[in-house]
Amino acid sequence: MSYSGAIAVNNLGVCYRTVEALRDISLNLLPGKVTGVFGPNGAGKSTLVKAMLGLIPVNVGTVSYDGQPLQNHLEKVAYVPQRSQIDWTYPVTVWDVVMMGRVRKTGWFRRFSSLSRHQATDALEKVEMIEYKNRPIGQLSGGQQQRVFLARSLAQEAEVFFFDEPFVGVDQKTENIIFNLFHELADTGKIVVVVNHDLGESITNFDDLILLNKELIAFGQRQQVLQEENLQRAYGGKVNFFVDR
Ligand SMILES: Nc1ncnc2c1ncn2[C@@H]1O[C@H](COP(=O)(O)OP(=O)(O)OP(=O)(O)O)[C@@H](O)[C@H]1O
Repeated sequence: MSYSGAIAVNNLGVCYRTVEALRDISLNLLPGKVTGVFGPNGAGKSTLVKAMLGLIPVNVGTVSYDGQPLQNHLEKVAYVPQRSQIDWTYPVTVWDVVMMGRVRKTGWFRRFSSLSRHQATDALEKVEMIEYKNRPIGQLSGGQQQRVFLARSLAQEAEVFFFDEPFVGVDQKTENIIFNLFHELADTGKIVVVVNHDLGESITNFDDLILLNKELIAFGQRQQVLQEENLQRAYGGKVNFFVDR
């Protein structure tokens, strides 16, 4: 079934050479939800996001947005990869990074409009990083860098947001800022998908969860997914998780 403004993943399967990373994943992501992607190391969480965006080839299956291949709508997608995937020595300022989010709207080699500058300023204010706008990105802390990349995704004015492990190395204050922004985005009808690994209390910030271990263990409303049986199937053995009532 396809829903208006939704992402539909159908029977997705991914292999890296001989390693099967994902098998038969089917789910629908609806606007207005903050969805967490959970599972043990190597479960295929990052692979799922990359495959949905067409950054890696899929062996089988489809990913559509509003009934069309998602890859035909990448201008509507903002993606913040894991910190380790970004070259932090690249000599650009905070402002440059955020303005990169406006390139698709403006076009390469065109001057940025006052609207673009306004959007970038607004995004940096939202993440409380405006006073750092002239700093080289490499000279910020891990949490500050995450906030700048979040600002870039906000400046992009996307409909669908993917974040891969945005809370690695961030303090509680930054985590709160980021979760509040995720909910603001969802409240305005965006799709927000966040790869995460922390099964502690912060998990209550997600509306829906995708629980993976190569295959889809469970998907849906948070409390329904956070059942001991599902967690054992995903993580094996005894697993400590926040009891969500
Ligand atoms: N480029 C690659 N080439 C070969 N195998 C890969 C590649 N990327 C990932 N894999 C393998 O695919 C599987 C899924 O990896 P993936 O990074 O998607 O897991 P993950 O759930 O995001 O893990 P983590 O929590 O450790 O970040 C793992 O077995 C991994 O070793």
